[in-house]
Amino acid sequence: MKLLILDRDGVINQDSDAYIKSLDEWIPIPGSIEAIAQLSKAGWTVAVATNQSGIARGYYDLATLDAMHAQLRRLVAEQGGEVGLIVYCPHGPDEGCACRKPKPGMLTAIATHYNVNLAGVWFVGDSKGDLEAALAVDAQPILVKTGKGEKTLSKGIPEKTLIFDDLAAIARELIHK
Ligand SMILES: O=P(O)(O)OC[C@@H](O)[C@H]1O[C@@H](OP(=O)(O)O)[C@@H](O)[C@@H](O)[C@@H]1O
Ligand SMILES: [Mg+2]
Ligand SMILES: [Zn+2]
Repeated sequence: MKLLILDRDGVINQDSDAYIKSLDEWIPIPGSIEAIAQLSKAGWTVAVATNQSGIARGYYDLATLDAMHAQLRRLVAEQGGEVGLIVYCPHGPDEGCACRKPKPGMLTAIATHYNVNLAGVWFVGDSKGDLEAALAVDAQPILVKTGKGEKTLSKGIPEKTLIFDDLAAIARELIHK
């Protein structure tokens, strides 16, 4: 199966150092909704793996998080596409969970859900932890320059990382490859 896994904040929607705490703050990056819809219509399964420590920090609740993801699904459906499994880590950095990136727990959960091997599967992120999570399960790390991507790039990234301007550029590459 053609599986693409996306980080959320900084890849699908704008990110903020103050966290994305409400539906109003959840603003799609230009071209990202269309990219997901086009990929979906081209036969790709698009899943999401997102750290959401704002839950543990008390900045927003699960109902708000679910509303953001319902909005994502609605916007993509309006373009004729669909979003696959969305997995999130609600834990804080000090809880020692297995799902918070750079740990690969969310990626392995997605692989188990779809019964696929993650080797070479593209995982698109804007932070170093995203790239490290990909490498931990032999997936292909992909960095976008949106969100924290430019900052991540400036600090140095794993050698095998592929770099794209944004999710729209990734869709163009994968659909027309
Ligand atoms: O990029 P994804 O994984 O979708 O989500 C990132 C968010 O959960 C937040 O992650 C936080 O990191 P800490 O969780 O505080 O280390 C900060 O980087 C915030 O700016 C960011 O909004
Ligand atoms: Mg991110
Ligand atoms: Zn977790």
